[in-house]
Amino acid sequence: MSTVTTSFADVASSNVALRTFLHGLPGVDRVGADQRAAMLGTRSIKTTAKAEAIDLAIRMVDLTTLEGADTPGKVRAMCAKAVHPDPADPAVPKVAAVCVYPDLVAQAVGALAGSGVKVASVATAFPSGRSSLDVKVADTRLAVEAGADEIDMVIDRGAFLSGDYVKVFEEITAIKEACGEAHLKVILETGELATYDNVRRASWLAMLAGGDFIKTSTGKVQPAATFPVTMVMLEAVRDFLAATGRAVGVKPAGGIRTTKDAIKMLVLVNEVAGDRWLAPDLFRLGASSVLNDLLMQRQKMATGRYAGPDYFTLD
Ligand SMILES: O=C[C@H](O)COP(=O)(O)O
Repeated sequence: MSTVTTSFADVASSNVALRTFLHGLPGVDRVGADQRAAMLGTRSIKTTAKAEAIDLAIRMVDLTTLEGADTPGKVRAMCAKAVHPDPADPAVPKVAAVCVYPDLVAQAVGALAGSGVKVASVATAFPSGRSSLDVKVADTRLAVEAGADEIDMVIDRGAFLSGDYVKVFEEITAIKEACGEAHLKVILETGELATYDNVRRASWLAMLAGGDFIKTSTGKVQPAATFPVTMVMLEAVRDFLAATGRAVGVKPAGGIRTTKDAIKMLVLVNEVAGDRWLAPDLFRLGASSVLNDLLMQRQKMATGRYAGPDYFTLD
């Protein structure tokens, strides 16, 4: 990207400087992006590659429950599934993480102790992000002190859309500081950002402010993790690495339900960002219910038949 320089020291000094930088990024051709994402989605892969892709997709899942009705029992059951997705087949890999509300982090930490599965927590007045910075920092600390390894924060979309880029930048840096050792995923809520240009700008803003991952959506707003939006974000992390030397992860989340969609995402990752991102430390699939379909397709490939509908526990 010719307009991107390698020095970002002054970019966040004012709204004018941030606006100049973010609006200087190359524009996204909406029709072209939609067509390219659709074209990449039609790529077929060999059967052996499909089996590997299913296991990789399982290892990338952030198994998620973000409901007002969540209970400690539901979180414990989800954690058991995260560690042993198919109790009858120990060859099935563990998922990357579970993702819960801050008040349920302690339950997840207890249930996952020693398993290697990470605990992620949403924070910062999820999903709207409408509260004071003090409340958002406190929300983050609550999750970190309970043992969360990863924090999924939401950006202030109102501030972003009204051009107050410094406010968004400073919130992200404050939450990053509150995270301590925990990794920070920055949720852009792309379904509210209106244009692909805004998705590209918000991606860069989140990365410049120190986000370890950029994440599409809360799962509470439609459209969520579409292929074109994920593609624009993969282009952003690719270009950010080239400009700064820092690799930032990508997490599409919301509406990913099928093995077909999960594999299409992996094709997109490989084609757009490159195989460095084909690993759970740089790519996640945020989903409440894709795991069962991955397990069913995995079993179909291994045995030639589907398990009965009651075979796998509910996601
Ligand atoms: O972060 C993950 C999302 O909240 C999950 O959304 P989903 O229920 O559409 O899979």
